[in-house]
Amino acid sequence: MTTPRTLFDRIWASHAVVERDDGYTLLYIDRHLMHDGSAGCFGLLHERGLPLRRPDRSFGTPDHFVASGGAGPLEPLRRRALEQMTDNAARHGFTMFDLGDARQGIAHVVGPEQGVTQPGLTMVCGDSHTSTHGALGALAFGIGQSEVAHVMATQCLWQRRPKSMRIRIEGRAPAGVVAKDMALALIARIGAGGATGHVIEYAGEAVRALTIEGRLTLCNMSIEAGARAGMVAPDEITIDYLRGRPYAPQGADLEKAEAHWRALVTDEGAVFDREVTLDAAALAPMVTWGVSPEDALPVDGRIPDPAAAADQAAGDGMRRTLDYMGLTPGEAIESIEVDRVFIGSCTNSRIEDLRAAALVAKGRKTVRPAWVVPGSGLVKRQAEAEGLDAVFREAGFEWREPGCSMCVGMNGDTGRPGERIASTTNRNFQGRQGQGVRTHLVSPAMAAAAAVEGRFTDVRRLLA
Ligand SMILES: CC(C)[C@H](C(=O)O)[C@@H](O)C(=O)O
Ligand code: SF4
Repeated sequence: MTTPRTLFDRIWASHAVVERDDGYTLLYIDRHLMHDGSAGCFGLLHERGLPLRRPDRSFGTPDHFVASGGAGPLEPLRRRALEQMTDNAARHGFTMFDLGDARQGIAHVVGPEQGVTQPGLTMVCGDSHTSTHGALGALAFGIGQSEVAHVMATQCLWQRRPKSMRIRIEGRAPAGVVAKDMALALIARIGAGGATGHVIEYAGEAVRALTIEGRLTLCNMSIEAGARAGMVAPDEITIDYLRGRPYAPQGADLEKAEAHWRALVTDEGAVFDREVTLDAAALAPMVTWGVSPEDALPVDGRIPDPAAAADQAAGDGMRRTLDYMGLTPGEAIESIEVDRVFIGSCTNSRIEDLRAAALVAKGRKTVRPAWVVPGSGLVKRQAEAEGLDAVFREAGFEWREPGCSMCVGMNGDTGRPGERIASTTNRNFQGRQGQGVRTHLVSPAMAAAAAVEGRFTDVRRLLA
């Protein structure tokens, strides 16, 4: 009998070109995604006079530097990065979803949307949130600049084999509890370093019940638990999602691919280095209160007291966090007022995210500045076809252009010092959304609720 294998084992084994004695494996890379930040690595290729090894397996789209307020003037550095990417697409012949093309958007939204992301593939991008693509059963991870250049030149990458971890989310999530809440509750439980060095496979009834969009959110945040990658084994939901997507296999190829995808499972009895189980029924909408994604609480929670911390160092750290965040121990999450709301990012800017936010916004009025930044031009178009833009606009939200925008502010979209932002993004680090800005991570519906109430509000009350 053969040893039971995990989904990860299968993909790793089928892509290993060489295994070295020192623990490194040369992996074949099926897809390389580029954004306007990582495409700068072409410089490293040009220095050596090398061609792009596989333009047909390379895809790019600008996202970090693009203006979200329409065709505003970009300052020279960002403009040059965007122009260079366009030039490199022409010079090397990779597929580029450029500005002005409705397919342009955040790389991690565009890949799945176009069917570039597929089960069983290895995928890399010079971006930490590449873990997102694992939602379709791909092994996808972020890489550094020299690694990007290595992939450009060779279509291969040296990697140490990561450890494996299975996270089962069992039972059914209550109404109003979504993938974002699962991700935050999980990170609160295992810690921001809880999955360091591991590839996570998400399993269990609540994960199976998620749509692809929910799985994308969940896998997106794997990196915030320290994981190398996150993945969900492909199933009928995955196959339905991929059917008809432009870069997915078609016709007879699709039939062959489907048979292959269905075999991408974790065998009964396969052993993981670590297993964690979460009960979905016990979850609530989550809000972060600190400067790490692990600082997350159910919306009915209260700000923790540093005096009750495990030790002196933890207490001191918590005091510094609360000082930065402008919060007091014991304060109820629902009493915290927000200054601004941001709905967007590769975590939560897909059509289902916008629908969930619009459901809350409908017939209400924002009492704070609130932005909606769709993840791609196609998401924007779809939302407009459904009238969601009108719902948002009538409620007072700003309806903006696709890109990373205020998730990281690399395009200049930042909050003001001291501002408190309810944000559907994945990182609440100090200064992430602008110097001195206080970020609270929430789901799209919770963000919309904060926009219309001016404070964190259990969205389940608004939807009741
Ligand atoms: C700019 C980019 C390399 C960075 C990342 O690696 O994730 C960004 O996307 C982020 O989310 O912080
Ligand atoms: S949306 Fe945010 S997290 Fe995602 S790639 Fe852009 S900056 Fe990074």
